[in-house]
Amino acid sequence: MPELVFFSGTMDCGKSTLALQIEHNRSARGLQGMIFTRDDRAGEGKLSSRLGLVTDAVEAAEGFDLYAHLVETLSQGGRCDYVIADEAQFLAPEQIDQLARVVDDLELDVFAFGITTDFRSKLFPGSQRLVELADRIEVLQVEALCWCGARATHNARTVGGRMVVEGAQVVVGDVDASSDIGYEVLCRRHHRRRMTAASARAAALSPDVLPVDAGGVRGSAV
Ligand SMILES: Nc1ncnc2c1ncn2[C@@H]1O[C@H](COP(=O)(O)OP(=O)(O)O)[C@@H](O)[C@H]1O
Ligand SMILES: Cc1cn([C@H]2C[C@H](O)[C@@H](COP(=O)(O)O)O2)c(=O)[nH]c1=O
Repeated sequence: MPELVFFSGTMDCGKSTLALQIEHNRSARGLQGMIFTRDDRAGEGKLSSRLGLVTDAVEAAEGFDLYAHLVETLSQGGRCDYVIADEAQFLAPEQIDQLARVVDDLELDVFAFGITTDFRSKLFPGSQRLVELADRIEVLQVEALCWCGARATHNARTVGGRMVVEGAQVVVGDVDASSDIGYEVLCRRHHRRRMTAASARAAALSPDVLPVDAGGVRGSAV
């Protein structure tokens, strides 16, 4: 029975890597996939992983009909055995409905990958629709970690290392510290307290802060 599967997790937990692995394993067995993406960091029409792998993909921009694209491909004699959609949080709810229709009417497996919540811990509309429609939701098993060592469950947007809570929902970016506007994955506790690695470091160095005992950051009051 074909399925719509939503592989979800924070940024940097290996979603695109898994998408590329699924693609590799299936194409190695002679299957032909259709790969969609939207606003990948590597540029238009690319699906990229931080492990360095990248593949071409169809850019599912605003207004693009994923179901119609597949029907047209098939009606022109093209082949498609399964569908991958990366950065699915950026898709509009109606585009997620189109993916569900691909499963139900074209009887193809659809593997969608995306973050569930934005920097304010609010659902992206595309992710909300996936939660509503998916046959299965899989949370990635490789844990991204907060600076404190706990499992990271939330995405923070940072400006100069400080977490911000104002701004557009969509700003393409990365978790490396090289750009002024970036992202950092945090546990809920530190997301709620807006405590990034940089602000925790600054607080630890501040003379206003009482010394932390030998228990380290996990045992501290942050
Ligand atoms: N230099 C590295 N060596 C080993 N693993 C790495 C390296 N850089 C990144 N990774 C792995 O890649 C993961 C990010 O993969 P990616 O598919 O780009 O994530 P996502 O699509 O979820 O944002 C990291 O969580 C880490 O496990
Ligand atoms: C939290 C958050 C993220 N984004 C962007 C940043 C990246 O370009 C992608 C996530 O990609 P990844 O492969 O999962 O790392 O989403 C955004 O636009 N808005 C946000 O709130």
